Amino acid sequence: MLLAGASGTLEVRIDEKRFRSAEGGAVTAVAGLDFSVPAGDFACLIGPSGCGKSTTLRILLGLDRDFSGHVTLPAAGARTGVMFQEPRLLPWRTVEDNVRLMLPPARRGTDLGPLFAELDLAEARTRFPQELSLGMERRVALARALAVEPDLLVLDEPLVSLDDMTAARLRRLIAAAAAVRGVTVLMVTHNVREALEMADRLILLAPRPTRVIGEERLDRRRGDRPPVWIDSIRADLARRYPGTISED
Ligand SMILES: Nc1ncnc2c1ncn2[C@@H]1O[C@H](COP(=O)(O)OP(=O)(O)OP(=O)(O)O)[C@@H](O)[C@H]1O
Repeated sequence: MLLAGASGTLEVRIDEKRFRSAEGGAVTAVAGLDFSVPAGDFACLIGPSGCGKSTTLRILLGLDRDFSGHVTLPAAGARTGVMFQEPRLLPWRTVEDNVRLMLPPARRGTDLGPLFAELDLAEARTRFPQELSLGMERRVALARALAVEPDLLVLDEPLVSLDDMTAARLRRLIAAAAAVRGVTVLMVTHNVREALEMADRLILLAPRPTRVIGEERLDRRRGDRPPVWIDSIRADLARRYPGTISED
């Protein structure tokens, strides 16, 4: 069940989510998962491969309603911007059209200039997706997610497969865009260092069937988190959550 909250907090409670396996049996992907993200917080969901992260995102996005539990979105009529791992741009549309198509008809004429400038896409507006590098495609996907002026931004592994420099640039753009808008963010990542650089809170997940095994609030200011701090927190988390965070 998807509810609209008044508190501004995203609340996710998935009592159980099962899939039918190829052999006809049942696979329980999620069991007793419960977390909330206060308004304006940047939260990262971290869990081992195959534990149920994408399943959880699909449920909270309303793409899968076959589960027991409930999801309360941050507000009545909350707008959600989504960025998947695959940019999923329409190849026959320009960059600008790909972004504009996300807008409700009444807002289709909005000036998108400031958004393209913010994400360093001004030059790319008239290009087609096949002319873009993967880093640019991801920036267009981010523009599309931000164009709806979301109350909630959901990011599924947005930095995976990018080279270090491109990932670092996109990381900064995402963090800055989230901060300036004060939007609530839920990001799935495998990369604990990335999460430690960007997030206000980490939500640690168990292997399948997944549930929350710990939450960590990161009080150190974003932008003032040197590598040595990130490495020490990461090592501490690996000790405390061995099935979820590896040592290296
Ligand atoms: N449509 C489906 N039918 C059957 N089983 C499924 C289906 N979708 C997911 N599963 C199973 O549910 C479990 C959780 O999958 P999910 O994709 O949510 O994991 P994940 O944590 O996002 O994985 P990864 O980190 O590899 O992206 C897996 O064991 C997967 O095989």
